[in-house]
Amino acid sequence: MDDYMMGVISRALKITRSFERKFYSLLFFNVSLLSPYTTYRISTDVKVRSLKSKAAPFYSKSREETFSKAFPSSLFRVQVVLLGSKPRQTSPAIRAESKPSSPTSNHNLDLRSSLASVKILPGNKGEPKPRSRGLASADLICEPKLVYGEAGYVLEDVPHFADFIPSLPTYPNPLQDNQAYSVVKQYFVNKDDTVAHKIVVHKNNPRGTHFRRAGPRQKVYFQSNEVHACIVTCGGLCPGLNTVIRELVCGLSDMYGVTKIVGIEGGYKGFYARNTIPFTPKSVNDIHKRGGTILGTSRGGHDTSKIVDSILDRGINQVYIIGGDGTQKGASVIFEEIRRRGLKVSVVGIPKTIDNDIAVIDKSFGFDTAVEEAQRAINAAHVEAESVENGIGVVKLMGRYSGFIAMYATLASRDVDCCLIPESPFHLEGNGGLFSFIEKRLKENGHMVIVVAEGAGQELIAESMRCMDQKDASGNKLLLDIGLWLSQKIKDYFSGKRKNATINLKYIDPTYMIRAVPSNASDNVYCTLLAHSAIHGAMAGYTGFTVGPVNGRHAYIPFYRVTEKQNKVVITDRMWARLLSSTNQPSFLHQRDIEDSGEDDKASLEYFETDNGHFVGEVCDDVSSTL
Ligand SMILES: Nc1ncnc2c1ncn2[C@@H]1O[C@H](COP(=O)(O)OP(=O)(O)OP(=O)(O)O)[C@@H](O)[C@H]1O
Ligand SMILES: O=P(O)(O)OC[C@H]1O[C@](O)(CO)[C@@H](O)[C@@H]1O
Ligand SMILES: [Mg+2]
Repeated sequence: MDDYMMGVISRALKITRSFERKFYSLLFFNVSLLSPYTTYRISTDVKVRSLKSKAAPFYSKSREETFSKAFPSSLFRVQVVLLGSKPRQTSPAIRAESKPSSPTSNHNLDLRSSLASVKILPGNKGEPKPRSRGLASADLICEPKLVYGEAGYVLEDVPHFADFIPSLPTYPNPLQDNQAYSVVKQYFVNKDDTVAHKIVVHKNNPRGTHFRRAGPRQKVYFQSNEVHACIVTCGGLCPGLNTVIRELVCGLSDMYGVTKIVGIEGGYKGFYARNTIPFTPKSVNDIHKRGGTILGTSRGGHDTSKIVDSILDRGINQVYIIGGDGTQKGASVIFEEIRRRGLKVSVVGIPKTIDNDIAVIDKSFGFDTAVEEAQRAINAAHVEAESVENGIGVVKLMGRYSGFIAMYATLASRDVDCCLIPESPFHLEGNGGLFSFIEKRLKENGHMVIVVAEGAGQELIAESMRCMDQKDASGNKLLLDIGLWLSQKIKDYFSGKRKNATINLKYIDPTYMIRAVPSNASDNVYCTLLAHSAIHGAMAGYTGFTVGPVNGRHAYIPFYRVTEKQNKVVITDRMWARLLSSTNQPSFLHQRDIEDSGEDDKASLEYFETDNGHFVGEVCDDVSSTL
């Protein structure tokens, strides 16, 4: 064995031994070095072999050649066999990187022969630091499946059946014989196509994070008559839910000839507490014209093993889960349990949230419809306010933690004088406060409109009412009604002894009316694309992913990416500045807020920081910063 191989092996040994010494804490640190779908145990004996070989350790020259050809020159990988004579009962299951060149080698969950893929960067420097998500050890199972390329290219890939089920047969994609699709040139996406997470780049920047491009593949892992798909909707309502259901049913049927499709009623708990509803293209034909979800929905009630048992009992092998961040977390644990049981069942998430707070994707379905529908309420508030002396219209819009609906509705309307969102704390009294701004605007215009996102000013209400934190069945914080509270505070201020001014305030709360409408035309088309991307991914054997557009291209995104943080309006960003300049409202910003917002940016950059000070990743998932 030459010096080079000796170096690789000794570094592998060092890493492996460090697991022995300090297993849990080092797993956090080294988790991106580990292979997918492998159960790790503390080892007492270590051998090293090449990725291509399942059998013999690599000590020969020929092994070395295979090994270095398969991967970029800047990155070396070896497999380390951990042989434990007495496996620990409580060791966590962990997965990280895929090994596309030997997909079947890591399905083996037998602890005594499990394989770990260890990436070793030259000198062990420049390894990406794993994102610290403050997760419990059970969450480690969601670690990234990373593939590195030249020039700082990173693919954050999604799981595939081949990662954990060996020798599955594949079939030609039936789309090639489909009358509509067969005429499309290059209809199938290239298997290596990926979508860049950040599209604005600099000359010397590393290429950064990419996701697998969504779309039909030449080979599929299901025969049409073998597919038994189910659809479930969870969390709050959102315009477009029925459209996604319709497009999943019609897409599966029209593109892949699938006939067995059922709906799960009433959210996650419906898996184990309700009967299924059979779907056909005919039965869902008109549902996109209705608001809500024909399946019903719920919060809470996620019982992973009962859900997976039900999937198994019913013979379901494709699970389409439509819902927000909580739902995607639920989908992720369902996927993990399915993978743990070694089942050929795809779990696909379709992101839904009217609040547009799902990370990575450009925008969530129903958001455009909500912004459009909000115009009606803002118009009404404006008409009422300008018809009377000192008229004030207050409109509350949805947005639990993120003020996107309020921000976009304000920018679209131009009748709004002040927009309050959760991301921008505000104060009422004193110089630069809301009350003095209202006074000023009434003096200038004789009327004004205030849009307030439901999650805004929660700390102010809690302070003045000394309320306790209350949660819904899913654990989401129940909000106090900022619209009512603010309206009362404004009335109190103007009727106070000192002011005694007459104002005419009308409060409009259209939140649930907005959420319950059917999706508009552009959301309908968007829902179709989401559903189709989801179907193509499942048919191609991908699983454990969420679909969505990233810079305009649909991609398969690992669950952890959309659940690890929420999209928020960045108040030091250009879009919020546009809003401030259109309303002329006070920014309510202190220097401290600006600095804090910078700190957040730094925190999200940390993972990608490289030795030369360049960043391989993204600053934050801010939809507002796309322009
Ligand atoms: N961490 C989690 N693990 C497993 N299941 C979860 C988790 N968080 C939420 N869920 C489940 O996901 C479902 C929906 O969650 P939630 O009520 O938070 O709505 P959501 O999907 O976030 O949608 P939205 O907030 O947009 O209305 C619930 O059934 C809940 O039990
Ligand atoms: O449907 P519920 O339980 O009333 O919850 C309402 C919440 O759901 C959302 O519509 C989506 O999360 C939020 O905007 C809102 O705060
Ligand atoms: Mg949510």
